[in-house]
Amino acid sequence: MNILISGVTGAMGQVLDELISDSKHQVVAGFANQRVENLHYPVYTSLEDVEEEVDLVIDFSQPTSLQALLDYGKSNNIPLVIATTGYTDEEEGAIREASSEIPILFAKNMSLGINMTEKIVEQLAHALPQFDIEIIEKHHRYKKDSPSGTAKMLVEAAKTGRNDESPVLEGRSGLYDERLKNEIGVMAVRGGTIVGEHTVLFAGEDEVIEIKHSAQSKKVFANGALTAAEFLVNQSPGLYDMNDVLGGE
Ligand SMILES: NC(=O)C1=CN([C@@H]2O[C@H](COP(=O)(O)OP(=O)(O)OC[C@H]3O[C@@H](n4cnc5c(N)ncnc54)[C@H](OP(=O)(O)O)[C@@H]3O)[C@@H](O)[C@H]2O)C=CC1
Ligand SMILES: O=C(O)C1=N[C@H](C(=O)O)C[C@H](O)C1
Repeated sequence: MNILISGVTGAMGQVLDELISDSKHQVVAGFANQRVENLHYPVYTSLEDVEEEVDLVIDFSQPTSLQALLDYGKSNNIPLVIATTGYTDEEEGAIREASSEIPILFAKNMSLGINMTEKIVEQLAHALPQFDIEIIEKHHRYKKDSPSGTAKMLVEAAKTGRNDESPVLEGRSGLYDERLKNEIGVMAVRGGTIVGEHTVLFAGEDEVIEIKHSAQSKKVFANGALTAAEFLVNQSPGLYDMNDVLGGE
């Protein structure tokens, strides 16, 4: 497969580049904000200039690249694996809309373990309606969006389990009344080189359950993205996620 990496000069782009170079696939072009000359393929600052034959795009960039990415995918009929986080509801709507024309796999966390964590959180939220749910996410000092895409995904899993529109409180400071019964609190921590940690706390009367996923290297996300690409390249237009790749519901 001929792959274009969007966000190729970033931390994830470079881990992915290394993984693909050890695979049966190849990176034929990159997309970034700034042009660089030290890679063995061209890095474009506009996708309109891409000349290479591209089978699929894997995107680890920033939300500001979204429109260019969707336009490129739609005009050239190229599937997109989108791993970027921090989109607004409107931007997520644009992804959904574009998926009526091309195959798009959009996943806020490409790891296998988080996929299972999501299912467990949904089940616990359903089974323990009287427990308070709090989510704590920790990431490296360079992360721009908060809370993380994964934390938002885990909130959705908890809401599905509770079958209600639980109010979400991001951060907690100052004078504030008691927590609402069905509130879901989300706290973000940033520092050092923490790859990505998500803890979901179920706090009941005199007992606490903690479900924790800890990514130990960025390779876990790159691996997931490449597996997702191998799945997506043969699909019809539509919106897919890691559940489709891993054969879950
Ligand atoms: N779904 C998942 O499993 C995971 C998702 N992520 C997400 O992936 C994204 C990237 O993470 P990370 O690699 O750490 O970030 P970095 O900041 O290290 O890299 C961002 C990359 O995107 C490029 N970029 C930024 N804006 C644009 C734009 N408008 N057009 C084209 N290229 C652009 C940057 O180029 P330049 O350097 O020239 O500015 C750079 O190459 C984040 O949203 C992060 O949350 C990360 C890990 C796992
Ligand atoms: O920016 C990161 O690094 C990560 N971002 C994703 C997120 O926002 O959830 C996935 C992972 O936690 C790493």
